[in-house]
Amino acid sequence: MAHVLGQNQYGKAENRIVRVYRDSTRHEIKDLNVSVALSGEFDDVHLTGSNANCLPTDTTKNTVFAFAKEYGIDSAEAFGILLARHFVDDTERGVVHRARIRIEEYTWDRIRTPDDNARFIGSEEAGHSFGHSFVRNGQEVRTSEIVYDGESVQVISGLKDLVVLNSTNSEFWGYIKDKYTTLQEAYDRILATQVTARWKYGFTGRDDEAQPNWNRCYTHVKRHLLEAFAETYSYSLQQTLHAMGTRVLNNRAEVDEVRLELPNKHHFLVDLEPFGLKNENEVYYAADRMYGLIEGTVHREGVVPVIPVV
Ligand SMILES: O=c1[nH]c(=O)c2[nH]c(=O)[nH]c2[nH]1
Repeated sequence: MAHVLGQNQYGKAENRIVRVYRDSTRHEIKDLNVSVALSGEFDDVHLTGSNANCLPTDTTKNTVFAFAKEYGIDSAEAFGILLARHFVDDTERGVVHRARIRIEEYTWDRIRTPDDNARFIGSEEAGHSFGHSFVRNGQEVRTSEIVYDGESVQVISGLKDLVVLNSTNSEFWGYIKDKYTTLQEAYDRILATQVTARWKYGFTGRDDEAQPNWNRCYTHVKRHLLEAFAETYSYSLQQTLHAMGTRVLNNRAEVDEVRLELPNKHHFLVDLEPFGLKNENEVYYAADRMYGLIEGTVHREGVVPVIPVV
């Protein structure tokens, strides 16, 4: 029986890179986790043991770090595009046909001075902060995936681990009931989820097309996701998912597809009757598993969705 070598790719994964900008006493930092995957003319490497076409994973790692110095990191997306184009366009004899760069970005806030902490604690107001001291922002991880095949670039940005909760304005009732149904209908429940979102840009990088303002767009997409979650009076998490995706498409022309994964972080009312207490939707048990998992894509009409369903 003959066997066939199918799709293959390789590169250094999870290059943890911190780039400090020390041009003034007010430093800036970028904290990334960059994974490189190259595919192309690598049959011989797998089949014959010849490494003539193999760009070592070690070199891909070095390139990531060197590019951080040479070009800086304005955004994960722009950095990923630079790397992907380099591997495909500049590698000897054109043996790399496709490069996929995945990046996770961890954001850091500035630590405020004692004076400002006293004045601004608990407020979002900008104040004085140390120029060189940071506290990691625990809200969410920013993600991006850049693929370049020698002709066009595809950019899918996203976020994960963004935990949100509505303490009211959520109902769930009118669902199918069969002999296994025990769920009580809910007319005022907690709705909580940990958002994983990915969105695809229309950008292709062909004909010197200008790049969107990746950082600005990220900030706005996150804002729209949060606002839609907060403003939607929800009859199901599915309905909230649709509202979140729609809100992004309605407000960001650069984006043509949004995919969301929303675990339903169940909050169960605790029975306080044994203690002679009435629970008027005030005391919940926050279960961490099992959980409902609601997933879906919202895309513009005529756009063929490409964000993988995983
Ligand atoms: O928003 C919800 N969608 C469901 O499909 C579902 N199923 C369930 O048990 N609870 C919920 N909640």
